[in-house]
Amino acid sequence: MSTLELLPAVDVRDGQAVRLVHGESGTETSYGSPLEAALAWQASGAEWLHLVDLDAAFGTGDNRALVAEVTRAMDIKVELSGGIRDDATLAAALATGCTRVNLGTAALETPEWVAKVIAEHGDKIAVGLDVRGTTLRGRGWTRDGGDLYETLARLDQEGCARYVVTDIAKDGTLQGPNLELLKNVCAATDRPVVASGGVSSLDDLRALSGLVPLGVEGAIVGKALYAKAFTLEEALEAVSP
Ligand SMILES: O=C(O)c1ccccc1NCC(=O)[C@H](O)[C@H](O)COP(=O)(O)O
Repeated sequence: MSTLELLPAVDVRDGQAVRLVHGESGTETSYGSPLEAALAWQASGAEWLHLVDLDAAFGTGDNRALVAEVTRAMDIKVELSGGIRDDATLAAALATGCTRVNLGTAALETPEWVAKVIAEHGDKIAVGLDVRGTTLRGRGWTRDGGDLYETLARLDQEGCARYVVTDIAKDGTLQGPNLELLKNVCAATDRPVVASGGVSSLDDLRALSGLVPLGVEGAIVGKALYAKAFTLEEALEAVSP
């Protein structure tokens, strides 16, 4: 059986590594230097880094230079997210040498552009499906953006390689991932799914590992690592077969 990939998260706001609750601006807890956090996850054995420019996602500026610096400093694979919505921001993100980018708002607001870049860049493009219930949210998760399953069917048809699925109600809360949502998404698509939001314990990671045969390929872990609920080494051990 394949091993669940773990993607420790570094979410950047105003130059700092932070975690939010439900992705809401103003709920930040700060954890210091994004580069130090990323290097620490790499030193602990991470194979992936999930790196988010929250200011770009919220439209409150950006941390592009810092995000590029962090990405370039990594020897491991990097998934870049936040505010990648047009040719210029996509080109800048890909120029960092990241392994793939995660598009959110653009998939809801400019579907023709997203279809074009999926055709051009293949599996360098993932789409973030950030939901409350089954309603997608864009613009830093602040605006409704349509039905999850209708959008998923459209993106599947357009050849989207992978989805990053976040239950916003769980994100940053340490309440455990939404396993039902993940199972439902896996039943609706044959593309790999990266689970995001709510991981609180090694048991949560073991439960997500149990969904690998259904199509869950990886899990993003943020708050639990910063809150020291477990170490990354323990997490990697917990998901190894
Ligand atoms: O990814 C985004 O674009 C984004 C936009 C607005 C708010 C939050 C956003 N991402 C948050 C994350 O990707 C988290 O790092 C991830 O869901 C980890 O969650 P948790 O383990 O619950 O801390």
